[in-house]
Amino acid sequence: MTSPDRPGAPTASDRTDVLAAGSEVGDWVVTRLIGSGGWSTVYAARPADAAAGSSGPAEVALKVMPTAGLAPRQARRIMESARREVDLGSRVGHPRLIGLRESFVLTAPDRPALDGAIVLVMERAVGSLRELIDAGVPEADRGPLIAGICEGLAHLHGSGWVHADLKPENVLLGEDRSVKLSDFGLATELTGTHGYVPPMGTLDYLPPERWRAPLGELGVRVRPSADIWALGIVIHEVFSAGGSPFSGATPVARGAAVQEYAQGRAPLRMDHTVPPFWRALAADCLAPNHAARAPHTAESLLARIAAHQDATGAGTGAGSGRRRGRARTAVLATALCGVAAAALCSDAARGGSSGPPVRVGAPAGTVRVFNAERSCRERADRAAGCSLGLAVDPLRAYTADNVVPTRVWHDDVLAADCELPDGQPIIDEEARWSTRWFRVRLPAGSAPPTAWLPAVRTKDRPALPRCPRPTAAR
Ligand SMILES: Nc1ncnc2c1ncn2[C@@H]1O[C@H](COP(=O)(O)OP(=O)(O)OP(=O)(O)O)[C@@H](O)[C@H]1O
Repeated sequence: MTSPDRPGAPTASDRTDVLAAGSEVGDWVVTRLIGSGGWSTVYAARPADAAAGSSGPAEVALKVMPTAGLAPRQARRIMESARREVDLGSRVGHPRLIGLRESFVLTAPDRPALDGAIVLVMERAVGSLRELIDAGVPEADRGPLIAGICEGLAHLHGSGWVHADLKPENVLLGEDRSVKLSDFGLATELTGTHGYVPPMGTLDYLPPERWRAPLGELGVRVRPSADIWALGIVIHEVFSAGGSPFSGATPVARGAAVQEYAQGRAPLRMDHTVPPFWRALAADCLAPNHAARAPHTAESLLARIAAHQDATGAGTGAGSGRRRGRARTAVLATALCGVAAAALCSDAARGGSSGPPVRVGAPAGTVRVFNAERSCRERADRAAGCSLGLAVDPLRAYTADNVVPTRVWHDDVLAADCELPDGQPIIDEEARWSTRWFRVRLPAGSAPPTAWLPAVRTKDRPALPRCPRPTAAR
C-alpha cells in the first residue's frame, strides 16, 4: 500500500513497534526484520512448533500493520487495506501472486504500540524487482521477468481484479527468480468494467486518466488498463536500469510530462537501451488513454512475448530451449487460469485441490466450541448469556437476524463436514480475526440441518474439504 501524502512516516529504527528476533506472533516466531513500508513492517518468521523439531512449513513473511495511536481515518485505511489483501489473497491464488496463509489481529497488552496490529502471514520472497533493478537485471532474466508479471496480471484481470499499485517494489521474487506480485492493499474487484480504490497510489505509475479521475463516494474508478500502464513503466525500467520514459526531477514533474504526452503535446521518449520489441510492447502499454490501451491485455502481451521468443529464440535475451518452454508454459497457464477455471487454479496455486465432494451425513471432522470470554469458559451451567450463535449464512453479517435458533456453548463438540475459507470476516472478543467458517451439523430434527461456526469460535483446525460457496441463503 502506498500513500503519496504521508510525509515524515516513521522508519523502523525510530519506532517502538518493531519486533525483535525470537518474538512470538500467533503461531510464528520472528527470525529477522525484512523491511518497512509507510504503514507496515515485514518480518521473516518460522512456525513456533518448528523449534520443537516438528516438520512445519518453511519460513513465511509476517506483514505487521499497527493500528494503535492512529487517527481514525488512518486506522480505517489500514483496516481497508488489510481487508483488500485478505479478500484477494483468500480468493485469487496463483503461483505468480504472493500467497496469503492467514491473517489475525495481534493481542499484545504489554506492547501498546503493537496491540491490535493486523498481521498478514504470507509466502516469503527473497527480494524485489526494485532491488534487482538497482543491482542490474541480468540481460537473460529481463524477458522472463516481464513474462512473469504479465502472467500474474493476466490471472488477476481474468479473475476480475485490478492490482492498482503495480511497481517494482511490489514485484517480489522467489528463490528461482520467479515473479510473485504482492501488496494487494489497493487491489479492487471489478463491478462491471470498473473497480474503486482509495485516492492513493504511486505517482510514477499512475496512468494519465488517474490524475484527473473524480473522487466519488466509493473512491476513484480504475480499470485493468491502469495496471497495463504501470506495466509499461516497469518494462522501461527493467531495460533501462530503472529509468522512467517521462523526464522530470520529481514524481510530480514526471506526472506533468505524462500529461503533456497524453494530450499529444509531447512524444513518448524511451531510452535507447530498450530493445525494439520491448520498446513496441511498452509503447502499447503506455497508450495515452484507456480506449487505446484496452486492446493490450496482459494475456495478449504474454502471447506476443511467447511468439517473439519462438521467432527469435533469443528475443528476451534468453535463447535456450528451456526458456522458450517456460514462455509457452506461461501462456498455457494463463489460458488454464482464465475466468472459467479461476476456482480450480486458485486451489491448485495453494498447493491443494478442491477436495472430495462434500457428503452431508458423513462428517469429516469435529470442532470444539471455544468462547473467548473467560467467565463463560469457567461455568458449566449453559447460561443463556454464555451461549453462542451459529450463522445461517457465512457470507452475510454475523448479526442476530443471521443466526439459527440452536445455540452452542463453550466446549460443545460439533460435527463439521467442510470449511469455507473466505466468508464474512469475524473478529472475536480476543481480537482474533478470520474469514474461515466451518459448516456444522445440528441435532437431528433441527431446521436448517446445518449452520456455520466462525473459525474464531474454535481452536480446532480439522482437515476438511472446502465447502461449495453457499448461495441459497443469500
Ligand atoms: N512476502 C514477502 N516476502 C519477502 N519480503 C517482503 C514480502 N512482502 C514485503 N516484503 C518486503 O518488505 C519490505 C516492506 O514491505 P511493505 O509492503 O511493508 O512496504 P513497501 O511495499 O516497501 O512500501 P509501501 O507499501 O508502504 O509503499 C519491502 O522491502 C518488501 O520488498
